[in-house]
This record gives sequence, C-alpha cells and structure tokens, in this order.
Amino acid sequence: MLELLTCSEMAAADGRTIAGGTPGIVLMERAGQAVAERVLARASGRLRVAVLCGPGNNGGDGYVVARLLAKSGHDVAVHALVPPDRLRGDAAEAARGWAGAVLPLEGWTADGFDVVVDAIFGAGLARDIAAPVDSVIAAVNESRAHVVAVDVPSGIDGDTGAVRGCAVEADETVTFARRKPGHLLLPGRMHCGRVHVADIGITDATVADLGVRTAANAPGLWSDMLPRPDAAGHKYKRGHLVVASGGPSRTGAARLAARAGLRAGAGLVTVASPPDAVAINAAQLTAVMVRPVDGAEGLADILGDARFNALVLGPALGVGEETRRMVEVAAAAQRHLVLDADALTSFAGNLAGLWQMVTSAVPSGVVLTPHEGEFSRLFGEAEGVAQARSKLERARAAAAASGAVVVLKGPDTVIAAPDGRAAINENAPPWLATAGTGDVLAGIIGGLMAQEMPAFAAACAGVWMHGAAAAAFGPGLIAEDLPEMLPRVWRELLELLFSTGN
Ligand SMILES: NC(=O)C1=CN([C@@H]2O[C@H](COP(=O)(O)OP(=O)(O)OC[C@H]3O[C@@H](n4cnc5c(N)ncnc54)[C@H](O)[C@@H]3O)[C@@H](O)[C@H]2O)[C@@H](O)CC1
Ligand SMILES: [K+]
Repeated sequence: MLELLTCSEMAAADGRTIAGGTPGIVLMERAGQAVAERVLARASGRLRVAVLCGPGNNGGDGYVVARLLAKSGHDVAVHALVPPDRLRGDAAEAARGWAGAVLPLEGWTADGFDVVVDAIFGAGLARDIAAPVDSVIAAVNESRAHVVAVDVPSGIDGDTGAVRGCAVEADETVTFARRKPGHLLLPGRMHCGRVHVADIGITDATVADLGVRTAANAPGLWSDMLPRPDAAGHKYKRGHLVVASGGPSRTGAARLAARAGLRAGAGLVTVASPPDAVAINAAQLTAVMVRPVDGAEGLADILGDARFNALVLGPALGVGEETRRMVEVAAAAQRHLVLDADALTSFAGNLAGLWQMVTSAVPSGVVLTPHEGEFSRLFGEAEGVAQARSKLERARAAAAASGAVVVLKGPDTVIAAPDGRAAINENAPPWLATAGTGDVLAGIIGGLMAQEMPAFAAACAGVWMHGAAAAAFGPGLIAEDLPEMLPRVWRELLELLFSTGN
C-alpha cells in the first residue's frame, strides 16, 4: 500500500476497474460511502452538514455522501457550483439519487454547520481557483466546522501538492485506493489533516499493473535489503566507512557523520583528517578512528586498501578544486559514495563533471544529499529540472541528469533514483531542522552503504531512520542526539522485520 498514484494513474486504475466489469457509479457509491463513514464516526447526535459539490465526479461523490448522511438522520444541505442538470455521467446519476434541495455554492456561509464535506474539486483540478469558489474556500477555512475533504482538499494539486490559488484546510481527507503525491508533498500535506485511504474495489493487481514508480518512504519499501545482524558476523564484514574532515576549525561535521555511520552499523569508521587537524579530531573520537590524509593525493593512497569500501565526502570539507579532486579519486576507485554539502557545491555549474564522476563510480552507487540551496546551485540548469512541476519531479529529473541517487532534503524529503523510482518521506518532525542534522544523515546513509545496502534503498532507509531517531528523541533535539537514538530505531525495525517474518 506504499504506492502513490498520480491523478492520471488513478484515472487509469479507475478505467481498468470499470473495464473489468465494475460500473463507475459503483466506484462512486463506494467512495461516497467511505466519506460518509468518516463523518458518521464523529457523530454523537444530529449533525448539520454542508456538502459542497463541484462540477465533476468529485462533486458526484458529494451527492452520494449527502444522500447517505440524510438517510442516517442528519440535517444535510447541498451547495453546488453548477446545477445538477449540468452534470454528466456518473456524477449526474449520483445527483439524481439526492432528493433534497440543491442550493448555490456562491455566497455559502458556514453559519451553524458542524461538518463541511468538501467535494468541490478532486483529481480533475485543472487551473487556479477563481471567484466565486475562492471566497467559499475562505469561508470554509474560517469556519469552526469539522472539514472532511473528498479525495484531496479542493485547490490542492494531487500530483504536486501545490496550492492552486487557494485551498481548503481539511481536518480529514478520504482518498481512494492509494494516496497521491500531493497528500505527502508540501504544502499539500498541511492541508489534508488526517488522511484515510478507502478501498473502493480497485485491486492490488490493478495497481501493480500500472507500473507505479513513486512510493511513500516506509520500511516496507526497503526492509528486505537492510543489513541483518549475523551471529557469525565480523566487524570487517560490515564495511569500513571513511569520512573526510575539514581543516582545524571545521572538524565537527565529519565527526557527526562518522558517529552516525558507526551507529548505522558500519563495522569500522575512520575520519580522514588533514594532518593539521588530527590532534583535534583524535581528542574527540573514541570508537571512531582517525587517520592523517592529505587532500586528494592522500585519499588516493589510503584507497589502495580495498577494505575502505564507502566514503562520506562534503560536510565542512571546503568548496573548491581539492574537494572536487577528492570526490573524483573516490569515484574512480569505485567506492560507495555519499556526497553532501561542500562536495556538492564544488560541482556547481559543472553538471558534465558531476555526470562523469558518477559514471566512473558505477556500479558502486553514488548518493547526493542536497538541501534546496545546494540543489539549485547544482541542478538549476539540468534538463527537466526548471520545467518540473513539483519537488518530486525535480528530484527525479536531477537523478536522471546526474546518474546518482538524489536525496532532496526538507520536511518532505524526496529520494529519487536515476531509473525513475522515487520515494517521499513523511516521518521528519519539525525539530529535525537544526544545525548538523544533514551531516548525520550523510553518515547514516554512508554507514548503510558500507554494509553493501544498495544506494537507493540505503538512501530511503537512511532518511527514514533519521526521521525516526528525531521523532524518538522529541523536541529540544540537537544533531549529537540523533546517532544516540539509532539503537532504539534499529530495535524497532528489527522487531518489525521479525514480526512480519521478513
Ligand atoms: N470513476 C471514477 O473515475 C471515480 C472518480 N472519483 C472521484 O472523481 C474525482 C475526479 O473527477 P473529475 O475527473 O471529474 O474531476 P473533478 O471532479 O475534480 O473536477 C473536474 C471538473 O472541475 C472543473 N475544474 C477544474 N479546475 C477548475 C477550477 N480551478 N475552477 C473551476 N472549475 C474547475 C473541470 O472543468 C471539470 O468540470 C476524484 O477526485 C474522485 O473524487 C470517485 O468517485 C471514484 C471513482
Ligand atoms: K475535494
């Protein structure tokens, strides 16, 4: 159930289900039933419900909801954007099932309603909201009624999560078959409230046949690729991660990443330190080792030892030629690579160089972990990025343009692979946005890759574990706390794996 369907994939799933013998009106009836159940679940007495219906099938769902709630004894008012005789197909049929009055949507006010059912626009939203719907949405958002959105809050683009002009702020959203990207991407996610997924009879096989490439990031996506504790395990079998440190005044970021890599399960972790920063690093490291490594040449020397199988390059490493050469050396040596921060910025405006570096590292896999600023410096000019309609599409275009797995960070981090797979993360609490947490993320992903977890799976798992660690700690978190929460996250993950028999 982790797949996320675009509006056109959802339409295809509807179409195939209808072609398979389930009439569209039956799907609409089930959709309306699921929404009505959410409203009824809250009812302790007679509710005054406003059902706001648009001109398409989302409005059709609304008429079904209205009929079912009235039948259950609630006081229902239908307000519609167009008169029922202007509806077509299933929506027209659903409207015929509503015996009550249909009042205009224009000028609707929230007075006295306990519940608003938002069935104005769903997957068919095609342009920005204009008058008169804009003032109705404003009235919905100002009202104290409980707002239940059908499929998506009206005004939210289901594919991108964008607000088209203005959008309903729902308390609950009932969607069908699977969630859509717009339920997870910001700002859409903030408008949905709690999201329920209702089964309307679209089978798993129908969804599987669509070849969906987008998923919500959760353990089910990658748990079978997680490194497992092995009784016969040996630290040398769990990889040796190298994290490059900046100069004497810029060493903290590498140590954060290194500790996170160790907690993520890498067998050994070494901080590769400029010689003049070795004393500083050594004074603050215990389980993590430190080794003097002088720039790209020094790195090439130590990579003669095949046991150093994964590297994190970038946190506070410095922007420029030397950093770029270090990245190129590591890529040419075909090590698993996580590139963050300064390593990314060192390739700004040099997409061709980035591509060349990534392709020389193949098949080891390269993961890039830019935040928005680094992303635009790196990929602003890349094919498909400027035209992309959403964060999801931008990350996907960047992965295709670079050949690397791209982790585009933020409250709705998107992880995209060059082959088109993508995942949207949703477990990051707001307090994760604090200094140094990006270094920790790079370290976790590097630690998983050191254990030979494939790049896309390691990136997805790393992002999820990072969010779970922050959620487990709670507010007040600083970056140093994150690695210390990983044992708890591991325990929960492993319990989950054993309980599901994976
Ligand atoms: N058989 C199906 O395909 C099913 C569809 N379902 C519902 O159908 C919805 C999709 O229905 P539709 O494709 O008819 O799309 P919508 O009902 O979301 O809206 C399409 C209509 O709105 C108009 N419109 C779009 N943007 C507008 C704007 N900014 N201002 C004014 N008018 C605008 C369009 O011209 C069109 O008339 C789903 O969200 C879901 O609620 C469910 O009933 C389940 C089954
Ligand atoms: K809606």
